[in-house]
Amino acid sequence: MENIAAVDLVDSENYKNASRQKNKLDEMTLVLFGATGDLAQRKLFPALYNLYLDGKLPNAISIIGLGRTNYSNRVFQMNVETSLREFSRRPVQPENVEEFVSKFRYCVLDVFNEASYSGLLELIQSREQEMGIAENRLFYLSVAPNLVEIITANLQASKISETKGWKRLIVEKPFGTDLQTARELNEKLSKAFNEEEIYRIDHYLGKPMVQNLETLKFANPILELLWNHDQIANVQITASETVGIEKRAGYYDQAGAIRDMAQNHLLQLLMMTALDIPVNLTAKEVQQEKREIVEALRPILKEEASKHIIRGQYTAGEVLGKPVIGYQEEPGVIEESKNDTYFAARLYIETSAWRNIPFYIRTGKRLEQKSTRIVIEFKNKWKDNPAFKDEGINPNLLIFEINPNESVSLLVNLKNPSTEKYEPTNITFSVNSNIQPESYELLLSDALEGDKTFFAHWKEVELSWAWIQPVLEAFQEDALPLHPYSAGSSGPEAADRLLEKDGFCWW
Ligand SMILES: NC(=O)C1=CN([C@@H]2O[C@H](COP(=O)(O)OP(=O)(O)OC[C@H]3O[C@@H](n4cnc5c(N)ncnc54)[C@H](OP(=O)(O)O)[C@@H]3O)[C@@H](O)[C@H]2O)C=CC1
Ligand SMILES: O=C1O[C@H](COP(=O)(O)O)[C@@H](O)[C@H](O)[C@H]1O
Repeated sequence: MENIAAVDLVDSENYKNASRQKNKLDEMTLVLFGATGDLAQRKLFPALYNLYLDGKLPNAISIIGLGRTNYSNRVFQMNVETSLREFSRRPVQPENVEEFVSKFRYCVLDVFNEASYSGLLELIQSREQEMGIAENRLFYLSVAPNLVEIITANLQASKISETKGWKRLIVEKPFGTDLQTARELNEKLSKAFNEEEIYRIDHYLGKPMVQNLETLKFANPILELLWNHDQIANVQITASETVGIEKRAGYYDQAGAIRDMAQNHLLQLLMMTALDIPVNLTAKEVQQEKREIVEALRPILKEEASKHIIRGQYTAGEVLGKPVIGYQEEPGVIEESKNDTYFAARLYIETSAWRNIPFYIRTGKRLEQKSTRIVIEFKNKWKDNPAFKDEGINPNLLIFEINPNESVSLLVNLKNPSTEKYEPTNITFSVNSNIQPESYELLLSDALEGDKTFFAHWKEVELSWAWIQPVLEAFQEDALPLHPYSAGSSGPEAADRLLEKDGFCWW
């Protein structure tokens, strides 16, 4: 396929929908649990720095990092600076990095030690006084999910979460491990924070192209006209990865692709693709529209899961020219593990707009390429027309490349003047990803402003778990085949057959 046009689509500023109200940036304290961890080093500190460079951090912000590791403030600040040098998308600027890291303080705290929270409260208050900032407190829990409950309970018991200003809580995924544990967790969080105050982060919602889906539909009435079952044949959502499980066997061997990617990221992408654009683009209305989509998912019966779901596991192979071991050989994976490293599903949304249009989702580790994309396949009225039988007319496709490249393409059929044959041709608008803010930048910025549009509401999370629960049970009971696929392939052949039965193929 050939690109006949490639232009910069929009700059980062235009990604935010013009009609969404920006809230004022209040002075605040950001309390970061897990400040010595991987996510903080690789994503959160660089995101904060880039927001600072863009003037999107409040002038008066006190950032307090927490962990059990014994750091002084100075060593912690140096670690923050090191992480910027390694991971910031923009180079560190010598003239301002000192000022940036001076906003950080560190407090040694074991989250289970209730008594140590009084030291944290003292530090928060002394910085609030020193910097003259009001009691607005944002708590970011960048820690393993099993610590979330104890932290919120202790924040409440120590009165740290009793503020005269506002309080907000950012919680990382995964939110629970199934429907029941997610409900239990939510109930516990609700004792200290109300729904308005809880920001459930899903970093796929922070990807610029995902945020742009809403804008694309809203700002292009032509697309809105095409966005329904009269015109669309199917929708395909792919999140394929070349990486394996890295050093995360302990977590991944329990979670599998179904919990790690499908329940959250893929279903969120499905909601963002299928939602009706609300009249007002407020967070509340966007979340309501998303909820209506996930609520309308046709339930899958456990007994029928094998008709709609494919699970797979990688065997040894070659990825991007390098030999790699199979899942069973990965350090930390239990013997004869039946864990899924590949997940594909066919879903239906029982609304008037989407009735009987299949949505196919798939994700997997150790596949041939890294690509997150959404493909809308339009109905091909020439498909069964005998006059065009041998002409090879492809269906029109609208393709949103989300990661690592960002582009929107429309696949159209053109006649090659030399061969007189129809050729599929891509009209592509690509975005220069290097100048885009990263997901965590966009999401942190929203949380600082109190904008919840791109965070998951509890109902979305609960309904996603509810849809997936029978499938989890079918997996647990080993009621579905586990298809092996070679590392470096496009996944199990069974996933191709899932679409072939419906007369389609993966794009
Ligand atoms: N890393 C990533 O790319 C991504 C991570 N996430 C999620 O983010 C969260 C954090 O992940 P990640 O940073 O990778 O995890 P790490 O294991 O790298 O870090 C865990 C952090 O928790 C702290 N911690 C652990 N136990 C305690 C305790 N008892 N008291 C106080 N602090 C404690 C550790 O500090 P110390 O050892 O100093 O006590 C460390 O700072 C997880 O929920 C993960 O699922 C989500 C998406 C991507
Ligand atoms: O949340 C997760 O996402 C990553 C993939 O994220 P991406 O931004 O690189 O597409 C995945 O590797 C990881 O297993 C999962 O926990």
